[in-house]
Amino acid sequence: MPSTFSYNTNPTNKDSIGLAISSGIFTAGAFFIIILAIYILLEDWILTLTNTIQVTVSNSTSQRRSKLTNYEQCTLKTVECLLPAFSTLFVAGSIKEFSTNESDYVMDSSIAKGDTIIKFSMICFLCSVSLYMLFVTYFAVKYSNKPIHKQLKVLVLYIVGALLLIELVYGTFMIFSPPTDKIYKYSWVFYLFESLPEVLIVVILGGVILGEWFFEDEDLELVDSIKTISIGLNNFFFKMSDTAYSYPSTPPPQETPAPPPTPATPLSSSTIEKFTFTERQGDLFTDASPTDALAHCVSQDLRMGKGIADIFKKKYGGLNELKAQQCKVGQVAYLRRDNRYIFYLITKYYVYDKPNPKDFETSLVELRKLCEKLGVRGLSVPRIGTGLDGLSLSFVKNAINDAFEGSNIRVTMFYL
Ligand SMILES: Nc1ncnc2c1ncn2[C@@H]1O[C@H](COP(=O)(O)OP(=O)(O)OC[C@H]2O[C@H](OP(=O)(O)O)[C@H](O)[C@@H]2O)[C@@H](O)[C@H]1O
Repeated sequence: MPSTFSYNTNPTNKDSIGLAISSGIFTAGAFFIIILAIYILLEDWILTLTNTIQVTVSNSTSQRRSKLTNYEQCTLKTVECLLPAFSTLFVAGSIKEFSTNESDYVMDSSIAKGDTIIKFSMICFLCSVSLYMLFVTYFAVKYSNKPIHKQLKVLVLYIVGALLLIELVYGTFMIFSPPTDKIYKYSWVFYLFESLPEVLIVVILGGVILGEWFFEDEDLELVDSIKTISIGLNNFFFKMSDTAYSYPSTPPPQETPAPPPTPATPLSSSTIEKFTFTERQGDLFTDASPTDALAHCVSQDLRMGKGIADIFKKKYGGLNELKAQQCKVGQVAYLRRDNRYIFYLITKYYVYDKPNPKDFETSLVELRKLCEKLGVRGLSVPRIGTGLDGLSLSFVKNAINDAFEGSNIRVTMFYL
């Protein structure tokens, strides 16, 4: 971003007038681009927060909707749409201040007007970035399950905003200070220092937008699926709360399309299956009946970093579908893959936690309810909770018996 020109010294020759005006235009343009970029980044980040997306799962499709209030969205959009106006004002002020060749009196009042316009637009830029910092805090607190100090992305957003604020505060000081002010003695410090925030902002934003290291793949997919309109004026009409994204609940084309779940047909008394619970040595993924549903335990953050959860993640993917279901501890998320249901019992908050036995039991009861709702008759599980989660096998077996007693579901527990 070109260095901020000291707008109180009015150049006299044509070249320096041209330089002053072009510096004003570059400065205004650079501020507009960088501030719009951090707002776009903010908006995309908001969509990846845990509680900003609502999913409604109907029989054939799942819909994702943003849960932001209209007020929140209008505020975000208004700031974004005002940015071009601030830049236009800055350029108009530069031109007004430096391109008059009227009589002294007319020139003085035109310079004063141009100067006022530039000062006003600088204040507007300053307010938009200050608002950005408030937005980051507000959305991080309101729409995320994690404490704000544990959200690395919030730190990145703050750093970007802070660098821009330094830039704008310095520029505002320069614009408001009279030419005799001692700040001009240190302007070389600012010019030197000023390039640092610019370089850092470009590196961070560049890395974030180009390198996309800011968002994980599934976040990008989630944002794209909700944000059906790209950057630009049409962004103005982008209504996150009205945009429902429907994605088929059947698996992507490369997988066998999942037929609708077979409704639980009433079985004749002779064929009603009773609840059975058997243990079998074998590999869950190769030895379980292909028509059995599978179930395992995960944390609410769906990291699935190790153990059998990692195998499930690699084998069935669907992280985005699972995230979109917004399940909490004690609930069960699920996918439909290879004509079977894959259940994810949310037994703890974070990957580094250990499940609370009560939550474990609750998730098993939820699993049973879901099996009955979806007409699942056969369910195969590993020794859930007994490995990384450290629960005792006897507790887990008792919990399964208690949860499924009285059902007509056949439960098989595989062990290696
Ligand atoms: N192919 C296979 N067939 C049959 N049995 C198999 C098998 N592969 C492994 N087993 C056995 O199945 C038991 C449980 O296997 P695990 O220890 O992984 O699961 P768990 O339920 O205790 O723990 C879940 C948390 O682990 C992760 O958390 P992280 O993100 O990694 O930190 C998740 O996210 C959860 O939150 C162990 O006896 C394994 O020997």
